[in-house]
Amino acid sequence: MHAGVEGGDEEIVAAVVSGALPSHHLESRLGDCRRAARLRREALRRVSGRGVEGLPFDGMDYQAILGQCCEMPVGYVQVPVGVAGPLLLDGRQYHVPMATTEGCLVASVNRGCRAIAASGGAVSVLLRDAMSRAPVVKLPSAKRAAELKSFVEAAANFETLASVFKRSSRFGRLQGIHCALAGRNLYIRFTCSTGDAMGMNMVSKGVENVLGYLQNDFPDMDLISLSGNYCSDKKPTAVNWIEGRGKSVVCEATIKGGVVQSVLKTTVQKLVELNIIKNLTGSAVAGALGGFNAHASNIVTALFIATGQDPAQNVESSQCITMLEAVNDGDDLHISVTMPSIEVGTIGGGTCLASQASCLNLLGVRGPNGDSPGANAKLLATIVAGSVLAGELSLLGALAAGQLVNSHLKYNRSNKDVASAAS
Ligand SMILES: CC(C)(COP(=O)([O-])OP(=O)([O-])OC[C@H]1O[C@@H](n2cnc3c(N)ncnc32)[C@H](O)[C@@H]1OP(=O)([O-])[O-])[C@@H](O)C(=O)NCCC(=O)NCCSC(=O)C[C@@](C)(O)CC(=O)[O-]
Ligand SMILES: NC(=O)C1=CN([C@@H]2O[C@H](COP(=O)(O)OP(=O)(O)OC[C@H]3O[C@@H](n4cnc5c(N)ncnc54)[C@H](OP(=O)(O)O)[C@@H]3O)[C@@H](O)[C@H]2O)C=CC1
Repeated sequence: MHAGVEGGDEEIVAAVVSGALPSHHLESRLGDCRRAARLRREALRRVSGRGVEGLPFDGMDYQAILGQCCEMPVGYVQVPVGVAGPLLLDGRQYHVPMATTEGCLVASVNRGCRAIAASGGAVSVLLRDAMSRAPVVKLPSAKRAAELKSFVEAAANFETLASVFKRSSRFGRLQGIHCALAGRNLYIRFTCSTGDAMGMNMVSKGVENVLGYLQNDFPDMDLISLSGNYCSDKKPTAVNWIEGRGKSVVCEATIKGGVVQSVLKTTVQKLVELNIIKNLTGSAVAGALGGFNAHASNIVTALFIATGQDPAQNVESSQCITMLEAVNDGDDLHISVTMPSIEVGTIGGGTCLASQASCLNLLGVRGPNGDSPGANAKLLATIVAGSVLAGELSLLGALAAGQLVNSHLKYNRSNKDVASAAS
């Protein structure tokens, strides 16, 4: 018997190991999520012949993840959380939690925050709030597909479709429908506001309602897939880059020339030239799709993991164009990041877990906003953009000053490794 497995558990572990009891039935069979995870872990050890001692077990609420976050849990992975800031954004200060294993990243964003604060702060504007889902349906002919396109895009039909859409949610509200046609296949891109939720479950339910309704007038409509990839979820696409998905945010700051020198160790002119040649021209040469930035995804992903966002949505959420200009007779630097597809929520998904909720709490955006539904998620999106602005400033500064490699050797490689490589 292995440590941690008591007499009564042995029979259950043996049943899982033999295949008599499917591992994914453990929770419903035992009615105790923690015990189920513990026995699954022991069965895994026996079946695989490998230990997972380094994978922590205690400290996770196995009840909370049931039916919400993860199936067949056996533990969790530790990702350190650092805090950058304060980020001075729209007149308020934020301490930004970042979950990362890339040494140097938090230091870099912290430096960017310092440059922003020393220059009076950053300002953000939320341009749009619209999550999308685009099913694909097939019709008997391209002509018939075009008829359906005209029907769903007709202004006269919008109110009816919007009221059908909202039947399944108190917060999901249809904003628009835009179609693309490929032969007799029609891709119907529904966009909607989703309150404080990121909204993928919500929008998908609303779309199902509408498709059911459309079937009355278009019985020859064949639903191929609720997602036809024109949404586009978790893939880099032009449609998100141009139309936006989730929250579209622009964030800007004017960094004083003196701060560029003292905090970023470079000059306004060098930064502007670097941005043109690297972020704009270099990305064009590379054929980038929304990747006209230095490392937006570094900051987006670290914030997403810390605050319980769907990490796979870092793909489109990181689409960003960074613009730099010399202003005030060339003395100061204007920097902006424009991010059309920041997909975040403060309720739903991993936001319910204690550690992630705690990071949301640090930012003052935990859970639903009772007074103004949607306000917490919108604020979180602006904080993501503000943090990206800080990261862009600092990394561009490091590259312009030739600091990148040295700074990473200092913070991103243990001293032991550096010493052994040098010997
Ligand atoms: C490491 C720094 C910040 C040093 O930068 P520095 O200017 O030498 O540091 P400093 O000691 O003069 O301090 C300046 C400020 O930086 C901050 N700072 C300084 N040190 C720390 C620290 N330990 N922890 C927290 N904050 C720190 C802090 O705000 C400090 O101000 P203070 O508070 O002292 O008045 C700088 O060299 C840097 O930003 N390097 C760039 C690192 C970076 O951005 N890495 C990101 C990942 S690179 C990557 O993954 C993407 C890439 C590169 O492949 C993308 C591409 O293709 O471009
Ligand atoms: N289904 C899919 O295709 C995909 C799903 N996902 C996953 O979907 C999950 C997120 O889905 P999402 O729809 O965001 O979340 P949820 O499915 O958790 O829906 C949010 C819930 O919170 C309720 N709610 C209470 N207060 C608010 C408020 N202020 N604002 C908004 N909702 C509120 C909603 O009520 P009400 O019921 O009235 O709406 C709803 O029940 C994540 O786990 C993600 O990984 C990711 C990609 C694709």
